[in-house]
Amino acid sequence: MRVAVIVFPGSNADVDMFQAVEDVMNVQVDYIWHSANDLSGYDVILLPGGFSYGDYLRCGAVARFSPIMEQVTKAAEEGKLVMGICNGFQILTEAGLLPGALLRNRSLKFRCKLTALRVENNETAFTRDYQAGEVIQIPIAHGEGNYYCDEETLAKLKANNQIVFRYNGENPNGSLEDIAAICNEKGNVLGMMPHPERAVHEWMSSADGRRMFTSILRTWEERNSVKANA
Ligand SMILES: NC(=O)CC[C@H](N)C(=O)O
Repeated sequence: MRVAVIVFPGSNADVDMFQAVEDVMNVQVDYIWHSANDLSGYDVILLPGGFSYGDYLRCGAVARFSPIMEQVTKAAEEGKLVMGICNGFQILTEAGLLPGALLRNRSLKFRCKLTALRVENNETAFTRDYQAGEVIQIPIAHGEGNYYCDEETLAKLKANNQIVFRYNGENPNGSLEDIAAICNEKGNVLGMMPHPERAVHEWMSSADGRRMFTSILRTWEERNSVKANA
């Protein structure tokens, strides 16, 4: 299994993501610069947090035109697992791979703290190692994490069980219905504002993010053994 961590000009959580993959999944992981145009050798594509292109225009609005995004779209269409964290989530919505948008935090302040999340959907490739309804601790660090979508989109998200995590208790950014993470209809693309890669060891205040990486690994192993046995 090979994992790609996409690096945009201004990414800053790429190293954390790389390290989390190495520590928890123990698989091959490479940094891929945003101007690359081939992801065919990768099984899992991770878009890390940061301030791509200085957050100019809107967070992610410029990065979504990076050459690599055509390959990320192709990978998503092929059913590969694609996960965007924080700025990665913003880029995925800007690219149209996930519905809705991330607006300025309602407080208009950058928020950096540990948040409580409730697991709404533990049947995704990214969350299967959690219990439904479980409350976990994952840190946030963003100024534009206020998830918004129109009513029709929200109804669809609910009908398809695409809301994956909600903030539990305090909503740190004003997001619609406390949404912290969503996936696409097929369930192979996930975006979330909190940073699971910054919660993979007890010394980080929480190790609750580990199970996102173990979930991805288990999903891939199962898919692969199905292929091998076919
Ligand atoms: N940590 C991040 O990825 C930050 C995302 C974005 N730059 C924001 O402030 O909302």
